[in-house]
Amino acid sequence: MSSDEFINWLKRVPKAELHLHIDGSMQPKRMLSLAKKNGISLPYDSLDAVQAAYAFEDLQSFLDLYYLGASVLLEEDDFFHLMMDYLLKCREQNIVHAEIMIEPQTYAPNGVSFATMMSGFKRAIKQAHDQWGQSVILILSFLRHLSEQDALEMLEQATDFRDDLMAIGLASSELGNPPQKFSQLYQEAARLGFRLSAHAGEEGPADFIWQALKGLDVERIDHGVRCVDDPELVDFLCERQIPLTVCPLSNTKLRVFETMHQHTVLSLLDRGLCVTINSDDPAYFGGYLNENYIALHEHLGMNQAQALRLVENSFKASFLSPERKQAFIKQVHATE
Ligand code: HPA
Ligand SMILES: [Zn+2]
Repeated sequence: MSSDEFINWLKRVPKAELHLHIDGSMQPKRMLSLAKKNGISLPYDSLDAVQAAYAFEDLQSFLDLYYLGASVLLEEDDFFHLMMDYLLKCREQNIVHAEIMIEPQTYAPNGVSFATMMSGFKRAIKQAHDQWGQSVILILSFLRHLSEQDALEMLEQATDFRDDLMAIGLASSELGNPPQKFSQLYQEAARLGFRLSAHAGEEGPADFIWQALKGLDVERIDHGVRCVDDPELVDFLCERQIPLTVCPLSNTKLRVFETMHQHTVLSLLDRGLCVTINSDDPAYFGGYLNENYIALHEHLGMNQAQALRLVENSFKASFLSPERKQAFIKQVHATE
């Protein structure tokens, strides 16, 4: 198979995306038009000015602009459009199943209620499901730079939407905010029947991955790439087949790895870990899911056997039922 044929197959094959922050999918054009509509002033006067600002040094320098961008979201219709823009991208890129992180603590200080946000998101998800069968799971993601008490209050508000939210996650500034800060939150969420995931080992140390696994009892780790610093942890992740949702373009944009050439995701895959490929915040990091796969082919020489395992892992590592996972994996093999 030529490189062009391989890339065409990558684009065509049905895939799942498991690590996507909905606010990180807001394209500059949408952000500027919502800012204008809602009378929010942003320090950008053009699309070029937005693009010029997206040169990040680390996670925090990105998060500052990410929260600024999300401040334009106020009305139900804004949340509908944000979700619909991403779901249309899913259709275009053959992302047949998406597990999407939503972060209500970002909007609450602007007076946006949980119900307003959910109503817009749910309307888009229903439309995409009815029109082309899009499969979506929502993950309630908490902001770790805020207090555990703030998170517990948000979890309480989520009980009205318990059936719409499958899992919880933990995002934002990792350094200085270890997983153990949220042990009560995770205990409470487990009691309520949520599946558990958390960002760990993106900028933070391997020990944060241990804390998330042992202290919070999570079943899936977002990022997790710093596991390579602890061989015992790598063995543990491999033996238990604990999924890592890795985000290559995010990692190079935020300088977790200086170049794509240095990225370790294919070594971890070949070592037998259940790693998956994801876009994290595609509007900020220069590519959606397909561009992440293509970057691995172009910079790390990913072959079709490796890509096939990554795509299978994306379903295997999902929060879908075993039957639905199998049905999707069958569709993957039909494209070989
Ligand atoms: O990569 C990330 N890490 C932590 N928090 C985030 N919120 C959006 N993207 C990220
Ligand atoms: Zn993330």
